[in-house]
Amino acid sequence: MISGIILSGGKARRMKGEKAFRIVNGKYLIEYTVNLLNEMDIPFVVVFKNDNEKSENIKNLEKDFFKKYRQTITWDLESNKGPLMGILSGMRVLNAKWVLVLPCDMPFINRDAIGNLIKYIDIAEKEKKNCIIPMDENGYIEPLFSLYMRSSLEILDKMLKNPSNKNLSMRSFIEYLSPLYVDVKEIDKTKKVFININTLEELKKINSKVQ
Ligand SMILES: Nc1nc2c(ncn2[C@@H]2O[C@H](COP(=O)(O)OP(=O)(O)OP(=O)(O)O)[C@@H](O)[C@H]2O)c(=O)[nH]1
Ligand SMILES: [Mg+2]
Repeated sequence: MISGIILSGGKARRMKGEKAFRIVNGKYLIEYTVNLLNEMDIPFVVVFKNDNEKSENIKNLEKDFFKKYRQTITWDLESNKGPLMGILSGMRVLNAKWVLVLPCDMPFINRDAIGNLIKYIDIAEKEKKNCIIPMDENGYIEPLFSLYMRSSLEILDKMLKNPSNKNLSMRSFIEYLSPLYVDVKEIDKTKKVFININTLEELKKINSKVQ
């Protein structure tokens, strides 16, 4: 019923490139999410960025990654469109009813947090909601740690096909959906799980903290 999308594209400008394959305590950053989904038996697709702008080194890392994990990998259908294009590209190759969208840069990701999110599926279905989004007390949302019904692909498709639509933010996508918002503390009391790594300084710091 659930499949995952691990978003691994983007420019990673703040990190000077290639976030997914940065090393965090002996593992690639992306492997924290990959290993967890494997452990939880949630099939997933990894969506990397579009090919033509990538170094040979990264292409090889992607190939090695595929060989090691034997999970589906794919690439953004169009480049430089942001995470929505990643989600669209991932949803296209999945057929689960619910899609768990995750980033590649959350090394504190854990089973409890994912389990807590998944628990809301029943409520969402009863209330006819088509996505489940963690939100904090200030209204800050975590749309890249969220569940979406695969049927929202149609809306996404329309949004991305419309050339006059310049706003391709996660928020604008969610405006077209019927979200079930969940308090971030119901997902992780400490909120630590939502820490994501954006800069080389953060990478350095985290290297001494992640076990
Ligand atoms: N497939 C795909 N994933 C993306 C894209 N943009 C961002 N992501 C992913 O979304 C997650 C959060 O992205 P950001 O932290 O904003 O990463 P970023 O945009 O690459 O980094 P900055 O340029 O520093 O903002 C990460 O897992 C990225 O890999 C995209 O265009 N395509
Ligand atoms: Mg970004």
